Amino acid sequence: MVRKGWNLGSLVCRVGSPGFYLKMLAQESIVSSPGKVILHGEHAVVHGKVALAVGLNLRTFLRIRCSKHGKVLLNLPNLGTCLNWEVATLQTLKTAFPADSDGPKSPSPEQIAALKVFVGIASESADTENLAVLAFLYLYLSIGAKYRALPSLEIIVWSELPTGAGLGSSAAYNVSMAAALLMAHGAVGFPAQEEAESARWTAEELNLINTWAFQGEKIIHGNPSGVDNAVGTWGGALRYHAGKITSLERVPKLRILLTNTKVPRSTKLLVAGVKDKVLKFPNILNPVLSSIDAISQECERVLKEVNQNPSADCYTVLEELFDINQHHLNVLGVGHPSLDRLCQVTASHGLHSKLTGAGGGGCGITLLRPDVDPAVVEAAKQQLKACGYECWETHIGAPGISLHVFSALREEVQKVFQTFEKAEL
Ligand SMILES: Nc1ncnc2c1ncn2[C@@H]1O[C@H](COP(=O)(O)OP(=O)(O)O)[C@@H](O)[C@H]1O
Ligand SMILES: C[C@@](O)(CCOP(=O)(O)O)CC(=O)O
Ligand SMILES: [Mg+2]
Repeated sequence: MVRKGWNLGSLVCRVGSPGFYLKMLAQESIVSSPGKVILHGEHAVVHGKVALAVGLNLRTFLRIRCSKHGKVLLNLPNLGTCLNWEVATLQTLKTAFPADSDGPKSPSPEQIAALKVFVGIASESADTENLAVLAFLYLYLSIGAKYRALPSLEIIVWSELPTGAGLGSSAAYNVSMAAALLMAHGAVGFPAQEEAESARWTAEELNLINTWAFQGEKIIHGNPSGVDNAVGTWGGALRYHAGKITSLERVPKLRILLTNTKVPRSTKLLVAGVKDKVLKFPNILNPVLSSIDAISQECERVLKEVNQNPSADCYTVLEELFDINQHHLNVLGVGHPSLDRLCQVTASHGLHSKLTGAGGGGCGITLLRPDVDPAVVEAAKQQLKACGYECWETHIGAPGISLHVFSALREEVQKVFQTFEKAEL
């Protein structure tokens, strides 16, 4: 049964035998997906090594409305972009996106080229903001080809996450988009529960959402490992290894100081740079990747120990692993003077940090022991802020993709959607 408070976008109730659907299109749906923090394994995970990643309590919210005006509206306030297309014009891309009953497929170079021409992006453009529009069109047209319909929709995406800072904003964007589009087609259900303020999908549906989101990540990252969209879908704390996702059980409530150096960078270019380096110096860099793999595994072991038998020694090991991995990431060429400064500042207060995500700027994480003196954390924060950085404390493990009741959203999020209520078509 669906509670009165739910705003329904595409309500699909499975009734009786499989395949029998009662489909009701009503007003709107709001979904959200978390950002992520990679504790260890960034970049190495692209090369088949283990990564440990956790959901972050900063989220991307997406509102989808099915409409009747025959247009598709995409409003991306974080980028200052608002676009709309006639569905009839989007139909002209059908040659690149023919009806196809198979599951999600990797974007082909021809499809990407067709989308770039359609949007008017120079083929060599490195502007990552445009990639959000390409990823949307790719998902809209591919999911449309699979379910044989191009619906008229209004979509707004707004995020609490800084974009391009290593916290997985691209994955939160792609996961929310995949979930919303699949819901609009009735390919995943509308999991509203009576009396609940938010709801989640079944494991099978989450798999489908994750697989489509991964295709969107391919547009934005070039060659993603899949770890970010896995966290955006499942949330919590995950071990990710060559596509295999395992939930980390009973992870301790680690306290982390997140610092954004605000130095912009592109995940796509950084990932490509590491690949080039590994190809150029395989005997030198493969051992580094293997060492990062060993760090992730050791971290996983110590996290279990912290949970069962917490000791000061465990935290010392976790700190040492941060230090070693930060050096490795510098060797891979994804460091940045802003990140060196972050590590130096925190070290001067006895704290240990590493970059998180693709590096090259963006964010770093600093481990906070449970018994850390609050005055020490405050002093470190002040000094980081004096460098022009932004920092905030967080703890790890946020829920994955969720469906929300509008009235239960934080006031700030409600206001964002209300501001864009009457977006111009
Ligand atoms: N809220 C958002 N609205 C629109 N596009 C977004 C949003 N969040 C992320 N993106 C897309 O993801 C890109 C950033 O992805 P990426 O370089 O992988 O960094 P990260 O995932 O670490 O934030 C942006 O340039 C944009 O294309
Ligand atoms: C560098 C990498 O390991 C993580 C990138 O994360 P982000 O986009 O910087 O948040 C790439 C990947 O896993 O696809
Ligand atoms: Mg990303």
